[in-house]
Formats: sequence, C-alpha cells, structure tokens
Amino acid sequence: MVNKKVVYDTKDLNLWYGNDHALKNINLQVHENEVTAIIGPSGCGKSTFIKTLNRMVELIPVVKISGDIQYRGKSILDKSYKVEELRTHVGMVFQKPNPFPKSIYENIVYGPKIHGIRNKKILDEIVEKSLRGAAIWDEVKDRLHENAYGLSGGQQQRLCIARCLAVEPDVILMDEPTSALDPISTLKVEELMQELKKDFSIIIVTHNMQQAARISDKTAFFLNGEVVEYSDTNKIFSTPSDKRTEDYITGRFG
Ligand SMILES: Nc1ncnc2c1ncn2[C@@H]1O[C@H](COP(=O)(O)OP(=O)(O)OP(=O)(O)O)[C@@H](O)[C@H]1O
Repeated sequence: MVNKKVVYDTKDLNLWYGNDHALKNINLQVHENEVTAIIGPSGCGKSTFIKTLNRMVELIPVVKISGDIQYRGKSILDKSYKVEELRTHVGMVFQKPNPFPKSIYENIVYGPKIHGIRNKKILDEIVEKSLRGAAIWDEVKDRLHENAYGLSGGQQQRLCIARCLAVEPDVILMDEPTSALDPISTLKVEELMQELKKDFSIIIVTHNMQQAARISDKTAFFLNGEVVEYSDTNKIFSTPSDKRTEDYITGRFG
C-alpha cells in the first residue's frame, strides 16, 4: 500500500470554552486524498474539532487551546501563521447551504477576485471548471447570471462546494453537509465527494452512520471530547476495538 502524505497532524490538542473542556488530547493524523469521517453523539466536539482545523474557533473569545496542529508540517496555531493563508488552502462547507445573495457566477468568482484575478476569460474558465467539479454545471450553465437563491437546497449546497473549489483548496472541511438535503441530493453530494477526493482531502462531520460507512476511508469516533477510536472505516464498522464504538455504531447509545 502506498503511504499517503499527512495533511493534518494534531498533537495533544486540547480546547476549552471557558471551563468547559471540549477537546481532550486529540492526536489524529489526516491523510491526503482520503475522506475522513468524524462521528459521535451530539455535543462530543465534532464541530469544534473541524473548526479548530481552519482556526474558526479563535473568533470565540472564551476559547483556549493547547497542544499543536500541524498542517502540511507547519504549526497553524503559531501566531506567525496567517489565517488568511490557511483559508486559501482549507475550504469549508456548512450544514446549511449558505450562498451569497448574488448570481451563481458572482458566487464562484468572489474568492478568485479577492485573490486579484480580474481577467474575464480566466474568471469564466474558473466558473465552468468549478461548477463542473461540483457536478452542477449542466444544471446551471444557462442561468449563470440568475440569483443563487433560486436554486434548490441540494443545488445550493453543490454551488457552495463549487465556490470552495474555485480557490483551489487542498482540504475541504464539511460540517454535516447533507443533513439539510433530500435523499437524492444527498446521494449526489456523496458521489461528488468520491470524485473530489482524487484531488483534495476531505474531512466530514456526519451524524449518519451509513453515510460514514459508505463514503469515508477513515473514521474517528469522538465521545465527550476524546477520540475513542480512529481507524480504517471498514475496521470501525466491522470489528471496532472499543466497546463504546460498537455500542455507538450499532445504535445502542447516542
Ligand atoms: N461557542 C461555544 N461557546 C461555548 N461552548 C460551546 C460553543 N460551541 C460548542 N460549545 C460546547 O462544546 C461542546 C462540543 O460542542 P460541538 O458543537 O463541538 O459538538 P458536536 O459534536 O459538533 O455536536 P452536534 O453533533 O450536536 O453538532 C459542547 O459541550 C458545547 O456545548
């Protein structure tokens, strides 16, 4: 088996919201070109963990962090690591689709324009490539200048994925990206993830066990802010090492 490169490496990562110890000694390596699923019951720290990976949590004043997070070998908690730089490598898709109240085209070119790209031909190419990459081009190619709010929820979510792709990230963080979608849109986004992992690394928080089993290569089971078990998804779902993992995936608690 080829040894895949490590994208994220967290070392004794701890996080507190005031006195609430939300992440406890997380040591986890995320590999490139894989889908890594984060599962666990409500309130166990899944969202906190992925928002730590792009430093979104630091917007919350009561947050304290100790330990280290290395992204591609560099410590992103280091004050010298610019958050703007991190965000060019790490995109995020949220639970509820959140397109801007602008046209489909403007949603996609927003990031590239911030990065200084002004050439219309290049922007047009980015729009087509990103929408194709997010498997929504055929559905929207004739209405690029219509407002994104006119799209269905599932289309809006794929548009948000396309918006992420437009700035050519390395990692895509997804926080329950299909929980607001119908089964058909969910399937489309899941199929899309399988395509995207050829070029990107994906970390997804999901409450849906079947989804984690279907789409991910590795799974981390979080409980009360700790990682109980982290392993190949096949192993987690067939022969988990920890009784608590087994109880959770078989629906005995959580
Ligand atoms: N902004 C915040 N301020 C204070 N405490 C917070 C904040 N966000 C989360 N917490 C606390 O941190 C813990 C972990 O929450 P988090 O949202 O990361 O869990 P989760 O596993 O993603 O839950 P869910 O599955 O319900 O979304 C909880 O005890 C929660 O109350």
